[in-house]
Parts: sequence; C-alpha cells; structure tokens
Amino acid sequence: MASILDRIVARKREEVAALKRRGLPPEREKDGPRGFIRALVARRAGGQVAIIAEAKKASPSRGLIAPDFDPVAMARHYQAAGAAAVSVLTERHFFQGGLDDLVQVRAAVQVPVLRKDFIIDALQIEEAAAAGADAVLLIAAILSPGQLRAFREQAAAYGMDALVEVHDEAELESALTSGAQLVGVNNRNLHDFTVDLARSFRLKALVPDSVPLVSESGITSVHELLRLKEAGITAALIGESLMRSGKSGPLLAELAGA
Ligand SMILES: O=C(O)c1ccccc1NCC(=O)[C@H](O)[C@H](O)COP(=O)(O)O
Repeated sequence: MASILDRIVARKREEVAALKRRGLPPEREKDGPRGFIRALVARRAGGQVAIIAEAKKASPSRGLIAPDFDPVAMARHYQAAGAAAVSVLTERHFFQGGLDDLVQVRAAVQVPVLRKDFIIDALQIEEAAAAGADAVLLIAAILSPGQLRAFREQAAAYGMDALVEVHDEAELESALTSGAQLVGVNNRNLHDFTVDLARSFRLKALVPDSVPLVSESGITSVHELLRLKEAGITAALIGESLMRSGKSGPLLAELAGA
C-alpha cells in the first residue's frame, strides 16, 4: 500500500496542475519578510528553546483535532504566550488547512510565519511568497538534493527562509548537501505514525553547530523541551498538544518559559 506521504504527494500533483492552469491570484499587500531563522536563533541565544507553534485543524494520524478551528485566535494566543514563530498548515485535503489561514494569521501577528505544506513545484514557492509567508517547509523525503537547493534559493530570492525536514541519516545527508541553513528532524514515523524524540537526539550529533536544528512532532511537555535544550537543539515545532490545550491553555506559556 502507498505510504501516507505518497498519497499526499499524489494529491498535491493534481492540485499543482490545477494551480498551473488557473494561475496565481494577484499578490496581496504585505510588509517585508520577518526573518524566520533569525527569530529562532535569537530566542535560543536568550536561553530558551524557540517554539514554533502550529495552527493545525486535523491530521492523517489524529483525524480532526480542533472542530472549532480558529487559526487567527490561536496564532494571537501563541504570540502572546511566547512563541518565537507560528506555523500554518496550508494543506487542504489531509489537514483541512488553507492558504487563506496563512494570509489571515500573518496579518494578525508580528512573529514570522511558516507555510507548512508539501512543496513539490516552484510555483508553490511563488504562491507562498505571494501569501506573505516568511518561511517554507521543504521535505527531503519527497525532493532531490537538486530540488532542495533550487527551492531554497528561490525562497531566499523572495526573502523567505527554508526549513528542510528530514527523518533519517540519508535525508539529512541530502539536506546538508543541498546547503540547508535550517534543518528540522521530524520525530514522527510516517509509516506507523509513532513519535520518538530519540530521532532528534540521534541526528543532532550529525548536524554542524552552524546549522540550527528544529525538533518536530510529538512534543507535549516541559520535560521533553528541557531534554531538547540540554541537547543543544534550537527550536521545537509543536502542533497537536498546543491545539488541544486551547487558546487560553497554559501549556505554551509553560513551554516558552522553560
Ligand atoms: O501530523 C501528521 O499526522 C502528519 C502525517 C503525515 C505527514 C505529516 C504530518 N504532520 C506534519 C507535521 O510535521 C506536524 O504537524 C508538526 O511537526 C507538528 O506535530 P505535532 O506536534 O505532533 O502535531
């Protein structure tokens, strides 16, 4: 059976083909890029693991997470509670997200905003820039080192940073070969959906200190965040546990203060 990533990418190919036929909507007015990597590194230099807090309505592993999804209210809460940046899932079919969520969130907060999607084509980078994203996710499992480099350079030409996501040593090699300036280790096994922070610790040892590392997925507690901090990890990308804690929940403030 095809993996979840194969199914997401197959769907994405259809969407990109439709986007090419339709063309991009006119560019919206927006302020300049906010420096995604810069914000993470500055927060870590201040002694805390930087938190990238994610607006996530649903997911393939968990189904519907937030029935009353309000990405703007959530993003405002994230910023007020100390998030260094906000991630917005813009994939529609499997995560029930949308690019409009990103546009609205970007207008409502001052911290940098990451477009979290499955990018397979240059037009999606252009689309992210037009929507006002400060950074894009590039997934090493679905892109060649050549594509990773080309898409990262294209993003940089628009003033956006790229978070290059890896799951294992081979993908990390590909990310570093492509010149990644920010690497994310996804702790989620995309075959059985189990999460294991050990993946972040194992790969951290292989990443040069000059490249900040983000630990992604399955982070739920201050204890886990402190372990990431001890390991020298720059940032943590957290979705589900913050969404479930809600817009007045104390979890993010506890994590951000750790
Ligand atoms: O979350 C999923 O089920 C998922 C499945 C397949 C591909 C990607 C998936 N998630 C995207 C993410 O990377 C997470 O939303 C992000 O790291 C936050 O994870 P979490 O804190 O566990 O919600």
